[in-house]
Amino acid sequence: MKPLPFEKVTIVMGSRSDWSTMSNATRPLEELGISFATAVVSAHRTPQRLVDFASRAHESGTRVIIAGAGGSAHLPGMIAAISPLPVIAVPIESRFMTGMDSLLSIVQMPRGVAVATQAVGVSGAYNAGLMAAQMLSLCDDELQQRLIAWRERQTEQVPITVE
Ligand SMILES: Nc1c(C(=O)O)ncn1[C@@H]1O[C@H](COP(=O)(O)O)[C@@H](O)[C@H]1O
Repeated sequence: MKPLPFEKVTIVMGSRSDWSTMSNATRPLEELGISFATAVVSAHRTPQRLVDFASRAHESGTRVIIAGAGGSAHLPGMIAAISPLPVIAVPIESRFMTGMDSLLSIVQMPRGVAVATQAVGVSGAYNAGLMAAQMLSLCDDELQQRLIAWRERQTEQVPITVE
């Protein structure tokens, strides 16, 4: 088995089938020059990998975890139950309930275990990457300046006219 990958931001997902959504989390990270790693980790299908990952991440250089899962989406909450790191969650748009099942599974955490849940689907994944960058910028003034410039570019790209 390949070793678990760790980077400043580590993005995990319950299945390879989540990658088409979760790849969007990498876009703001790439644009802002933040290193990230990706892996498939499932609370249901690979429980031991989940425990290994969540218990080692904070000692392995990771500062923020992004976790995407669909359907019965226990992955983000289980990681948050084990790891001291902030966990940003992405509810994957599921086949049968268009992501409502994923959203409710993820968002309704019991008191004492916190998960930062984003919107369902690709925009949620994108914003998860952005949120991770903003968290890292709290202790990195240079990154904060890059974020400010990035936001100004985004604003400039929104045309004022409707045609
Ligand atoms: N929600 C979870 C977990 C988990 O929470 O640990 N592990 C896999 N899955 C989800 O099952 C869905 C279907 O997976 P498959 O496409 O592999 O059948 C995926 O969206 C995955 O996130």
